[in-house]
Amino acid sequence: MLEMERDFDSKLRIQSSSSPSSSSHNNNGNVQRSKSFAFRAPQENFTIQDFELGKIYGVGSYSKVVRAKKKDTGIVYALKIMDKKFITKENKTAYVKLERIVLDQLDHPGIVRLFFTFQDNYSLYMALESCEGGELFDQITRKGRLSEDEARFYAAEVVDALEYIHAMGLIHRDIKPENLLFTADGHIKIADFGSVKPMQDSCITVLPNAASDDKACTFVGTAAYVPPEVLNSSPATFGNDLWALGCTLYQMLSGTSPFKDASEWLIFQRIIARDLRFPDYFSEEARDLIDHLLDTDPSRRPGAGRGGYAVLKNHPFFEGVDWKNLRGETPPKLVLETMAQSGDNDHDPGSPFNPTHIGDSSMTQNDGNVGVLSSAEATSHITRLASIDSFDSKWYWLNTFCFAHIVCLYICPFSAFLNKSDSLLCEISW
Ligand SMILES: Nc1ncnc2c1ncn2[C@@H]1O[C@H](COP(=O)(O)OP(=O)(O)OP(=O)(O)O)[C@@H](O)[C@H]1O
Repeated sequence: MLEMERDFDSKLRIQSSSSPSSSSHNNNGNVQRSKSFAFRAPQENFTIQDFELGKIYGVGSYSKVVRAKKKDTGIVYALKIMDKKFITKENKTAYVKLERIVLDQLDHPGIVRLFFTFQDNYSLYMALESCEGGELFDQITRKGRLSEDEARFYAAEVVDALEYIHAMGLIHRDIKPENLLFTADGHIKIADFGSVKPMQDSCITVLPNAASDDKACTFVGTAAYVPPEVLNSSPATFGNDLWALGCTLYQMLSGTSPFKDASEWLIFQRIIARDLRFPDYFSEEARDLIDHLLDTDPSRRPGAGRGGYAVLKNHPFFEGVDWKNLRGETPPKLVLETMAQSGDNDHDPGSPFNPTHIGDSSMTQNDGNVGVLSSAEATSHITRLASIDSFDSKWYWLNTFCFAHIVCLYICPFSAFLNKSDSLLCEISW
């Protein structure tokens, strides 16, 4: 176990030899930043015992997020817990590091803040701003569908945050209702930067060899929200997020994502064919905006073209939105989770998260499993994982769809994706 820890730490450690703020040119003439710098969110020496653990907020493909109150300060965080062994095995180290370093540099009210990180023998921990209002996905589920006023408010807050993310030269690549979280008072924040891609001219500092898939045909994101050009192996653009925004707005207004179908394969077929049908009750403005956001040409999506975000913000659907004072407005009322909806006690705010799930040496489970929920656990804790819209199987469907794509004679250098794990392991400290 110690050997495993040493190995993992060596992959996370920053290169002490890199000079501050230095930069060099690679073979292509592109600037490769190789700064060593102080993180805004410090690496602390805390342990999991410093926190009082509450309910599980959610389970992702390589993490679980738990409500955690720091015992000495009383401050509540959303603790994103990632199992080192699992991350290493799944070659996700570079993505985890990229999420950490990107979140560290983002500062916007519409983006979940990272406060500090720490680690133990088994797990990495990110202390995130706690979004007590839950996911947009759950609000849509509880309400059936949202009114246009509600959807307009939420979409505007997402547009505002996306404008900032894109201005920073980042593509989020996993915009969807599960990653749009509510503060206790009902404002939206974008979470989960585990699929983020910095563009060449990004003002975000990324260390050499951080997760970069420039050369590979990488499909990241979630099936129902992925744009057609990604399925056709085109490079990622800001338009990816705008397509996902269109899908999310459609889902807010209708209750389901626009290309929903019985399997991921069928979803992909519908996306490629742009098999898009609007319910009768959509207003002309909503229909027009979604229709344009779901343009097959990414550069024609409002927000992506020459006019920039002004085109998107001036769309008639957003008429009346006070873009300068979004966070000062009173948001729509959230529908709270009832005991009946929660389904089990682990979702009850009063019922604490079982600390034996966490991979600290003092908390290892009897069966030796550390840090990662088994599929049975995930199913029982998070029933929404069973539905297609929320079945976040990004790493599963990469394989499924690539196979199908090859059958359809699309060319996909997928092997590059599979082979890149080692070269992705840049060295940053946690
Ligand atoms: N700051 C937060 N406050 C409250 N809940 C959160 C927070 N961050 C994440 N969650 C919950 O935890 C879930 C999983 O988190 P996240 O999406 O970051 O994990 P992941 O492993 O990166 O997942 P994915 O499979 O989407 O990549 C979210 O969908 C959300 O429900």
